Amino acid sequence: MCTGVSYTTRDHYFGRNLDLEFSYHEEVVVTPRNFPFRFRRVDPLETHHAIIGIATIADGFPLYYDAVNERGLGMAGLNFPDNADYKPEAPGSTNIASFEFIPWVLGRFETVDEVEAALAGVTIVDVSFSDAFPASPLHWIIADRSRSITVESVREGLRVYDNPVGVLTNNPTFDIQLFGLNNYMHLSTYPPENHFSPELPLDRYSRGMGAIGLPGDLSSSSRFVKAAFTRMNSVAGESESESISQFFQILGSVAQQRGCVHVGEEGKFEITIYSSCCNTDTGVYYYTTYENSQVSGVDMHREDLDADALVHYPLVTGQQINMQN
Ligand SMILES: C[C@H](CCC(=O)NCCS(=O)(=O)O)[C@H]1CC[C@H]2[C@@H]3[C@H](O)C[C@@H]4C[C@H](O)CC[C@]4(C)[C@H]3C[C@H](O)[C@]12C
Repeated sequence: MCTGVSYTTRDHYFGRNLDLEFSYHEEVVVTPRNFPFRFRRVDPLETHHAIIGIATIADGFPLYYDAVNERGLGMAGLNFPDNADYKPEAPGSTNIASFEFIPWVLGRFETVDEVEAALAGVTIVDVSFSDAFPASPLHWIIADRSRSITVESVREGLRVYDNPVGVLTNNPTFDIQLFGLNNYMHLSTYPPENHFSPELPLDRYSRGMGAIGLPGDLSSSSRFVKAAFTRMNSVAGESESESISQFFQILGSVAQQRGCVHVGEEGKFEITIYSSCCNTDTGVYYYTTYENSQVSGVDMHREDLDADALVHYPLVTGQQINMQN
């Protein structure tokens, strides 16, 4: 399972938890403007916006999991098993493979409005990158500082939803996830009133009781509610430190601890492999990993963004402990 979040303080921040039981050797990858994106079914993008994010590089191509471009647009792919339905090539349509979707969007567009308009002519086609990397069943959150959308290629076609909570997890489809929030409208950050019975002397014996009923399990629908509640009620200062701390706290509210989610095979568990938070205004990509709670960062603007070769940084994964004596 995974969770993606978009959040704006003074700057706009975009990131995700990547929850999985193994790694595909992902790295922080900067794609400069003149790296040629060669697509399978549409014309190449020889020059485009520069991009930073986490990707697996395969045969020289950045297979992005989540990324941000130099214009402040962010996009992440999250698992969407059994619902994602990629199509045969459609004549007259812009036919994009799922693994090309992030570079195609972030390479070309600056705002969610622009992306939304362009999606009317797009088909996500059922093409694998290679035998080693078959097409993954994904759906996507795309966000700028003022709005987010969710894009799902399902049996009925390409669905684009306004995403007013700025959160995406996994199944079920996004319309059902949003509808599910109706069940939680009574949750509050304030202490509860006794509506149960005036005849009972009920006691507010603890802080936080207004949100009793907020799901705490790690299923995707529960994480959606938990992350949406945390994100919608989140209060953060405007500084970079306060903003990224708050962002990682939001993601931490739905992180997965080793041992809590069996994946079927004995002894294998899903964990939050990394959490990311990219300042889309400055192009700095921050992340933590399961065993490294120290925030690491890569600044895209410290690279030559007019170059034509990928730049990649392996994730810093070991715990960094600041001994004080
Ligand atoms: C599985 C990842 C999403 C995390 C998630 O939701 N996990 C839950 C798994 S489960 O439901 O509980 O089984 C997704 C996010 C990005 C995906 C990767 C990116 O799309 C980049 C390439 C794309 C290639 O087509 C497949 C390999 C791949 C390297 C993908 C592997 C995998 O599907 C990733 C890593």
